[in-house]
Amino acid sequence: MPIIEDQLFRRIKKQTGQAIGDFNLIEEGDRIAVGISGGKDSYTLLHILDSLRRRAPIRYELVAVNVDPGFPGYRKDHIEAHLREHGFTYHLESTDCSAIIDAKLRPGSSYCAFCARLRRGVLYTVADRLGCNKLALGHHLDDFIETLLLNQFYIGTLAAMSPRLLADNGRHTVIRPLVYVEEARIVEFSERNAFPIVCCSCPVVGAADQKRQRMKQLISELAEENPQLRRSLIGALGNVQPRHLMDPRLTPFAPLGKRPDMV
Ligand SMILES: Nc1ncnc2c1ncn2[C@@H]1O[C@H](COP(=O)(O)OP(=O)(O)OP(=O)(O)O)[C@@H](O)[C@H]1O
Repeated sequence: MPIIEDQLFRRIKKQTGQAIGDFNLIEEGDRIAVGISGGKDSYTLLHILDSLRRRAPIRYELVAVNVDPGFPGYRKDHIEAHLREHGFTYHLESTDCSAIIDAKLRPGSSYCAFCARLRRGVLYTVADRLGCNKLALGHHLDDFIETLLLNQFYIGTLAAMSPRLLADNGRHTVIRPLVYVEEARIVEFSERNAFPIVCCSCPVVGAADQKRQRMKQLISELAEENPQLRRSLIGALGNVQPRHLMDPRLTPFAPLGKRPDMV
């Protein structure tokens, strides 16, 4: 079934194009690995990037990459059928992440966070092998602002995510082109196009991250009073006023010689 190119599609495409321009996410000659989990966000990302690519003034390539974490029952065949039906170039990577987690997860550590780190490592390796210089992930506006609040409420730091980040290995650039797209629009888009959603089938699936759920709920409640709330929070990430913060690495409070390294 072809993608429905209605107003919702055009809106998501426009917001994605805006982010690509604002943060210089895509450049001439890029070969981009698009991480496809089988979830709504990454299917949306792939279809929108592909549509933008067809009309783009620059040339870039997309390769959909799925990492099979190795949990029994993971329906990667559904993902593959969708990628094939829509004519995407794709690669499916089988892994034994599940066995590694069972063997190495330390008591008290987060199952999902450990799994995500392993998957990210595999994505970098596969991107290298496929000659991709960038890795696109499906994080959207709500992921950014929930992370911003989580970090403030529970970690004590003012940080969220970057739409464009050079990976620690110094080789790959991670891009998040859906930064301006609200999750609710992605849910609608995914349902309207009947994307074949595949769950990771891990042992803790369904045990949602309680703190993130709490942030989601809080944002939804406050957004009822202030419909601009999400836009305001995402805007705040691009409008930092260091003089009105209290990080000594940003503002030289102490006399010279006693100052911490500036960032
Ligand atoms: N198994 C996987 N294979 C390839 N890429 C993945 C995989 N899991 C996650 N990703 C990438 O990392 C992004 C963030 O992953 P996360 O687990 O937070 O998923 P999510 O927010 O539920 O998104 P989605 O709806 O795409 O699953 C995804 O949007 C996708 O681009």
